[in-house]
Amino acid sequence: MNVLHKDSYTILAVDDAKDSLLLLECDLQQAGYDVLLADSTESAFEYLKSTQIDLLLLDMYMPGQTGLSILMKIKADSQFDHIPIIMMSASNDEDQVVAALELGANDYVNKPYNSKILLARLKNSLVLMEKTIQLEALANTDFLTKVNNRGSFESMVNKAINQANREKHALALAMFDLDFFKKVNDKYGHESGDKALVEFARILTASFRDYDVVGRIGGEEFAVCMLNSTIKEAFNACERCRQLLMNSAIQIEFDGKIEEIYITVSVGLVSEAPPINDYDDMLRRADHMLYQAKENGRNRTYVEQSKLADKGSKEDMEQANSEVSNAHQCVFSGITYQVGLDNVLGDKDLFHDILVMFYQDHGRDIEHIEQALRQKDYQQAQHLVHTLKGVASSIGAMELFDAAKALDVALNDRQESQFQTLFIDVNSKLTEVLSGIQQKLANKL
Ligand SMILES: Nc1nc2c(ncn2[C@@H]2O[C@H](COP(=O)(O)OP(=O)(O)OP(=O)(O)O)[C@@H](O)[C@H]2O)c(=O)[nH]1
Repeated sequence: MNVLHKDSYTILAVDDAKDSLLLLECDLQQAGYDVLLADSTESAFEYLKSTQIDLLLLDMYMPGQTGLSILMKIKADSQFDHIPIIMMSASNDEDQVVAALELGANDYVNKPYNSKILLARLKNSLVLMEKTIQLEALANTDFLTKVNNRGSFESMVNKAINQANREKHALALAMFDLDFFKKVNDKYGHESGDKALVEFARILTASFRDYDVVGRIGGEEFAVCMLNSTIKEAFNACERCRQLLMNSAIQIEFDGKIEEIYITVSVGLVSEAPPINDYDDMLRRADHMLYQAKENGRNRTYVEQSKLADKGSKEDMEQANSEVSNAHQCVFSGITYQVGLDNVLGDKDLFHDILVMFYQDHGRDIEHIEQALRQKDYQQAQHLVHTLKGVASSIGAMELFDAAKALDVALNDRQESQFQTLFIDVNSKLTEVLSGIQQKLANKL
């Protein structure tokens, strides 16, 4: 059975004979359709441009232009070429009918028409159009993350390149690759890895404008094409996405419990002003920048300097690259500097003071936790571990955070058999963080 999905459909009927139009309007409205009437080519195109039309009933013979030439014009315009068209004519000129069908008309109905047959054919055309749209969406969409798949991304970027060359505006292309993603799969399983990919695609889509093109171009590789953006705007959008991901807890099920994990992404960004070469060239260059972002420590955006679309921003971008590098060079033993810095809104002095306080306040935590465990004072042990967990997260010591969290949970559930192993893990992570802070404070960070 043919089923339609929308609540209402808009049919545009085009005929120079006003009485035919009124008859059509009456029959179509009775069948529940919204109807628009056009008695000239001009008004037909006005409706096409201004209104969402679901199907066109087009008279074969119109003064000035034949129905066939209007049909050709509509089919040549990609914004209308998905609209099903049913030709109508009082003449039985077989050649004209064949020509209309060959030009892309979906069906043909003789005038005077039988309203039951017209409505049945019209419904068939609408159902076919909906199925075609669904199939196209399926063929173009990545099944897991629902963003464009590689093929669809490439064809949309090629269209964007043509548009940018025509309208003389720049285009930016960014490649995103999740960091150490294999570890996520290895530790939590492929299904959790899939969940993380879906979450990243959501964050990625939310970080860019509706008309930017987002795609999944490989397993854990994504790309975004930004139309008419300055390099600075493009860079800011990539950074917004990178930081949002870094600070987003992704909930996954592991060992029958809900765990929160954090992942990061590296980004390679290029931009180009017209004439833009081609998609493959831009993608290759973005991939090269991505490789550099990975090589220089991951979780950062690297911008290609040599071909910047807006030369005025060259200095901005050089500075951005070096700021990113400087910040990340300070990823030291167990602390992701940028995470800690972001937690104090980039205030480096404040972050420095917080590290000093951490060192003073938690330097003897291991001793105290060990003592509480030995004395089976689990309340005190949990208090210490819980506090350590919170502070570890605020300074960006994420591995220490994970270790303290695991011991906190075990203490809460009084799972004594796990205390020893989890305590050893907290001990090693905290020792690493403390010695890292000690060294960095000696070097004045
Ligand atoms: N869960 C899941 N994993 C995928 C999918 N596609 C690719 N991967 C995994 O992504 C991981 C990519 O690993 P690598 O290429 O070694 O890179 P990485 O571990 O992310 O390390 P770097 O890129 O160097 O930071 C592999 O474990 C793939 O199995 C997918 O659709 N689902």
